[in-house]
Amino acid sequence: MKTIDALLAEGVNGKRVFVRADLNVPLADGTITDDGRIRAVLPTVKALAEAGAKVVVASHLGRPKGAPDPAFSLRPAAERLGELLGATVAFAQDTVGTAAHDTVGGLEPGQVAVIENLRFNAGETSKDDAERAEFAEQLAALADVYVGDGFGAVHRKHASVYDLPAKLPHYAGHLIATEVGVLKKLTDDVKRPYAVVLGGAKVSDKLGVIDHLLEKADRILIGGGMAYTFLKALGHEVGISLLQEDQIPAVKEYMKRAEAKGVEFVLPVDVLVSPDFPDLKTKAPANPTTVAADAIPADQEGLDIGPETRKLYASKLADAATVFWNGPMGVFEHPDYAEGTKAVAQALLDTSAFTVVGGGDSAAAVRTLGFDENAFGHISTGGGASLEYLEGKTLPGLAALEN
Ligand SMILES: Nc1ncnc2c1ncn2[C@@H]1O[C@H](COP(=O)(O)OP(=O)(O)O)[C@@H](O)[C@H]1O
Ligand SMILES: O=C(OP(=O)(O)O)[C@H](O)COP(=O)(O)O
Repeated sequence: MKTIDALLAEGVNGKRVFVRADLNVPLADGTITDDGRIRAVLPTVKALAEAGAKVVVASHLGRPKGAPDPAFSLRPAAERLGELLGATVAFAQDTVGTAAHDTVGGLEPGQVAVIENLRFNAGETSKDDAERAEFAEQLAALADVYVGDGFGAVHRKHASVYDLPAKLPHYAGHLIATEVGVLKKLTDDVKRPYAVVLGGAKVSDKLGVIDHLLEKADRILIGGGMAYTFLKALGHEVGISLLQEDQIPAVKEYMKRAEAKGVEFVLPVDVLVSPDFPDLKTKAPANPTTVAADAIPADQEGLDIGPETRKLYASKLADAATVFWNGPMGVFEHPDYAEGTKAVAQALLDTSAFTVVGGGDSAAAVRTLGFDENAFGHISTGGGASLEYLEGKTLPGLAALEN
């Protein structure tokens, strides 16, 4: 993989450099609640701008449906990028249209522009190779060189991640180089006991990784929205909690295999439940009830792990030598459901283990709940991406940079 250092050595003065970043930051009412992913791409953007490149930053934000949707505009991220750079950052109101061409055409060497959300275009995420290639061709018209630095999206076979690099000279940015360097340690020579904590809401995306983890990890702790598919597989009522019904047979098989292999599988013993999802805007008191994990009322939703589970998970992490954690333990954005995530973050800090936290929301949780991000071994900007990397899968966005 050629890195940005090689590109800088070749020289970029006056060249239009397309930086595929992951600026998929959490937003509340249009305000960025955690800018970690924007800060993570600064070294690449700064280095290119200082070397005289015309820097075109592109990213997805959220999951809009292939058409413009103001709720998912990248404008706030562009503004924050400008604040962090201490420079004006131009913003194009479309991705490959007249606005993008005018904005990029107006850049002077050393200046930076952000183009609008890549996923406002159906071609970005299309499963049809020709449709993706056509959109990649439109993106290629905006640049002379490609730098891949959106680590959080390298597991997506999307036009800007996978098809575009094939059309331009391509290099890996500083963030991708750093992320891959750290995660390699967890695949090559992992120190044991190796504990993995999985939670979050992207359950269907992430359940499959357990298949691989059963071969690698000594202990697997399940929380967040992922826990309820396991509790259901054990025959418990899970009420209106997040549930991946079609995965129940697979989950049963994972638990059987874990037992046979001596991998410890740890599930919540108690959870916080409520009939209503909390109001994340007003943060009005949610007054949850604590119930045993096998006694969730039919009309209620599990929204955090309970106090006994917090203690149990801390004890299971205490003697680990390596911990990988992806996915909050509850709806941490509301203070009534943040304790489980806080307890796991604290448990990671209390061990002498090498700790890696992966995922946009997990990293945001650690920072917004007041933990010092530097106290962890590594905070990865990618959740799904780091899990798939650990699985040993070929990641489209890394393969494209290697070719
Ligand atoms: N029990 C739960 N029910 C619903 N959502 C949950 C639950 N636990 C955690 N979440 C949500 O999961 C989201 C993060 O999930 P995910 O995107 O998979 O993590 P990451 O971005 O770290 O990879 C958070 O917004 C959090 O509110
Ligand atoms: O937030 C992301 O992934 P993550 O939640 O697994 O960390 C990435 O920006 C990828 O987004 P996607 O899962 O909508 O493709």
